[in-house]
Amino acid sequence: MSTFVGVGVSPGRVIGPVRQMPRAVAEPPAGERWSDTTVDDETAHLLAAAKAVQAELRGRAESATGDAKAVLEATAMMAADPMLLKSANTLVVAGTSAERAVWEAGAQVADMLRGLGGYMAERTQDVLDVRSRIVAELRGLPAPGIPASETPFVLAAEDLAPADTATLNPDLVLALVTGSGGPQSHTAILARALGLPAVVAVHGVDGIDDGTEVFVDGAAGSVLTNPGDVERTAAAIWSEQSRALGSYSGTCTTTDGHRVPLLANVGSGADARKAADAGAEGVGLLRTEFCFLDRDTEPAVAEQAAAYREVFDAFPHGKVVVRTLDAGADKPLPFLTDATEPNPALGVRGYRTELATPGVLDRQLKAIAEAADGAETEVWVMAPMIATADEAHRFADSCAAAGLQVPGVMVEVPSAALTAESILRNVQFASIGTNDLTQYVMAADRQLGPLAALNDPWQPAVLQLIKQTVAGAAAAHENGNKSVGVCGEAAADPALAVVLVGLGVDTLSMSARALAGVAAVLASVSLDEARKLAEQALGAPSALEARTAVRAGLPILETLGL
Ligand SMILES: C=C(OP(=O)(O)O)C(=O)O
Ligand SMILES: [Mg+2]
Repeated sequence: MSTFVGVGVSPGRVIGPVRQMPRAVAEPPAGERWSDTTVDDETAHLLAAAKAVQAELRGRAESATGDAKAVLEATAMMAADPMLLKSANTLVVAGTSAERAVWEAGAQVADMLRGLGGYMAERTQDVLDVRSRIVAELRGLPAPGIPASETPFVLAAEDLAPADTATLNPDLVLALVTGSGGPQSHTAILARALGLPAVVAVHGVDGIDDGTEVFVDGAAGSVLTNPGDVERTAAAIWSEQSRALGSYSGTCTTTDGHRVPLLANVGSGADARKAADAGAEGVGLLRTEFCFLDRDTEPAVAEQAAAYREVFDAFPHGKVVVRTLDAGADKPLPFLTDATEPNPALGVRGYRTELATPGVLDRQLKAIAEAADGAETEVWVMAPMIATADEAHRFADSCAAAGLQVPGVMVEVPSAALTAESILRNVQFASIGTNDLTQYVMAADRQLGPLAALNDPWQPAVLQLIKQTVAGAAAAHENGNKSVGVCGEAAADPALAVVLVGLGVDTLSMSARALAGVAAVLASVSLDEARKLAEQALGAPSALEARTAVRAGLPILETLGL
């Protein structure tokens, strides 16, 4: 038995065989030519590889559903695209190796699609995916992306990109284990959204052979090979506990009747429908950039309005907080962000893109207003990465010009927490983004595994900034009630959720999977007890001591296996 230690980012204990995600396919060397073969054989080799890729993708599409099916079908079609194969063939006839030929032909087709814009530009990623698959097939290597499997497995990878998520089938993937990534990385957010146990920043994960049985403990942050009886019992208990936790009733109240609206973080209409089914009272964070990842061009107003309307329709009587595009750093959008910035997390991202690319924000606000027109949903709009009261003021003006009544800001830059009072005099609400707030106040890149201990929302500095934001909102109250929510991943940690409520946060927004656990734990304390636990957390000298002290005061966590 060997133990691998990492950072637990999504709780749960499971046992299953490992499947390694193949590494990205390396580019065949420029100028590579075929030799020791004939042009007919090289051409036949190319066509056979393209056919094999198509057959494999078609086979997977047949057994897939929803988004994954659509992605697989589109990619399967691209594998036999006559333009791709014809251009590759022309290069092979001129002496280029089949691998290099399909690589260059793929780039040409991708450029052409990009130039056409709109729907065609969205196919760029499919062509690039297909060319990698054909090259892997020609080299006799496993296909890139999430491995195909008919039986459940523990997915091991260096890291997951947002684009991998469409083909990740949560019925087959038991847990995620990655070599890099931090607690707020995409892998972590995805794992919590899907309710999958996950451990990130695991050193040596790439050395675990395919098929090795492992025990993953997503709370402890450990991965054990060849588990024994103790681990089997722990996994069986976890599976029973998660069944017992059941689902969220739709109302969250402390023992003394203090209501805490629990909302969901979503990135699409499909997510929003799932969140509504899971009992969420509304959407506390619509990550609009998730509707348009992989897009090279700005989506048209009508297209945006249709995407937002789908989300509103999932909550006809609830509230939806739409966040304007948060492009940049971990969420690049080629039509808004500059990929060559030396320091993207501190660069032109979030609301700041309005300075570099004016107009996109106003068109997005127009689309939100169009989508809200005729919907009964209560639509709130907030800007990401607000750092000054002046930015808040300008954003509120832009919202007013678009006819949007409830402007707000995300508090995720320390300066916004420190000046919350003057910022909130300009807008009606704040939503604390603890993922970025932690990264910025601790000066620790949220994507980096080795910095995971710094990147912890239990850090005293983060708790102080949350307290300060709540105090700022209270001080700005004379300009109308200012609601403060938390939509970062901190809200999904049931123990920290109690602290947040104790600090005076009004609403919590999280992935739909976390709702039941957070509601159950909040229902076990009174508001006064939550305040006392918050005091204890604030008084602790370290993240670890804050977490330990609060967890000790919440015995229900152990009972529920949270
Ligand atoms: C909710 C947040 O936004 P994102 O994770 O999308 O940056 C945050 O920063 O906490
Ligand atoms: Mg953020």
